[in-house]
Amino acid sequence: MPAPTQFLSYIDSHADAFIQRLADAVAIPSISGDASHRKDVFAMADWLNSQLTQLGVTTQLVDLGRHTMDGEDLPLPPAILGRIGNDKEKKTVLIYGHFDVQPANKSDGWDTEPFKLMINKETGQLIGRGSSDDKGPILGWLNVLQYHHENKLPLPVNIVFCFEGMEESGSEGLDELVVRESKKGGFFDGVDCVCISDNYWLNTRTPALTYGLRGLSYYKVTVSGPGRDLHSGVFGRTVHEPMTDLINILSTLVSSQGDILIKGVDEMVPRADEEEKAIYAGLNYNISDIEEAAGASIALSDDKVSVLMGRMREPSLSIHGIEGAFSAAGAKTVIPAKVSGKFSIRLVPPQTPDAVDPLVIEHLNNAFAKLGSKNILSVENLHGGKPWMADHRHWNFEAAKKATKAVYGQDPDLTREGGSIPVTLTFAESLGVNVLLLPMGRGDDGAHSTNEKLDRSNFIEGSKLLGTYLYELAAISK
Ligand SMILES: C[C@H](N)C(=O)N[C@@H](Cc1c[nH]cn1)C(=O)O
Ligand SMILES: [Zn+2]
Ligand SMILES: [Zn+2]
Repeated sequence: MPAPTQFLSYIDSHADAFIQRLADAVAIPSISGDASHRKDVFAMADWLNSQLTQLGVTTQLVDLGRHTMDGEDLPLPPAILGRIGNDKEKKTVLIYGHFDVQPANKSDGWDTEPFKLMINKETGQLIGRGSSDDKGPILGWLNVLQYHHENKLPLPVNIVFCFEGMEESGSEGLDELVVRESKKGGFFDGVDCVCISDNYWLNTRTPALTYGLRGLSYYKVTVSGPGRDLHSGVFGRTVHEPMTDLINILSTLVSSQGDILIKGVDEMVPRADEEEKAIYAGLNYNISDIEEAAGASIALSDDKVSVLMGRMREPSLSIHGIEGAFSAAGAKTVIPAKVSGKFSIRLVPPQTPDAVDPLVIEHLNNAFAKLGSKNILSVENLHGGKPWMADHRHWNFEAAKKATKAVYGQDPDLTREGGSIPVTLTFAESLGVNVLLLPMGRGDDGAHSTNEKLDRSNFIEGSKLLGTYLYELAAISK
């Protein structure tokens, strides 16, 4: 059942209003990882809830309790559960998305204010934090709802929504909710399949369907010693310096070629055979795709298969930052008293945080012991999630393939995503149904980076894709 042509033309003719709604969403700086913005994540939940109810969705805000972040006790933002349609003859799809975003400051190197959507009329880019990750895709679903609501038309399937405001900070509290509501009589009982639009095409040309995500284990390693920050002229070469110890430890984690140096971590993953390598070789991808998205010619290899495997089916270790270090302008001659290095490992099957964490902790303790330092080391695991893989031959994927062909006139790439969406595996396991990732944005959108953007055409055609997928879902046999 193709989507009605009126739906497609409605999306085109309302494009400017949809972009204005995206600007309204981007203007709320719903940064989950920054305690000072917690009220904005709540404001974003209210904004989204009000949009959903105006479009005919029955919603409830679920209190997820409290948590501690950076030593501060904070209320968790609510999850929004919604339902539209309850026709026993129709399939029921669960749609997940997140309304929180990564931090962003103009001073990070943005060309424009990150929370003011910049519409570049020449390039068609909609630039702003969350435009691609994940406010644009969430609003894509709202655009689909709006057509049906305004025209008093029933949706082709029943929809259950689950939106959260903590995805960028480990999805705290959500797993318990999903497990509880997936039980008989729960809010998600009766769901036939799940669709998540929260990742990106591999390149800038080819739409994609995604059947895998890497997991994540995020660590904070702290070295402390002096009772306060010290003058390097007075104390240099007289005391053990926390920053020196930390840099030494961090330098033992990963090679410049990307190999993880923690014994047993890379070794857990089986090598790809020739058949698997052929899948990567067949993808529409060039080294220039990653180099253009990264903004420099810095790929780890000239071999496309090796680069794709690095992103999709191998673990990676990235060092993200150092808290407590001197980082301002100028040349302060300080010895910081306490510094915390932050790094994470992206995990692939069969790795799990439970299997990898002990290896990481042992490695850090050994590396620190070798320094012979009198400082103190402590290690925390901030959050984690398991990797996920789905069967891409399932009817849920078939419906999305048909929708992609109808909207974009081409077959989608079948990809595994390098990023993580921790709740994906929880949906798959607790509901026992297929989960599809249906990305809206392109590989060069710069999610988590400066100048994050969503191309206007991806927002508009992507909204058509989400709606068309629902029609194909209704038509396909289970
Ligand atoms: C792929 C998704 N859009 C995303 O960006 N996920 C984040 C999840 C996360 C976990 N800790 C912090 N953020 C990611 O992959 O980094
Ligand atoms: Zn993200
Ligand atoms: Zn996201």
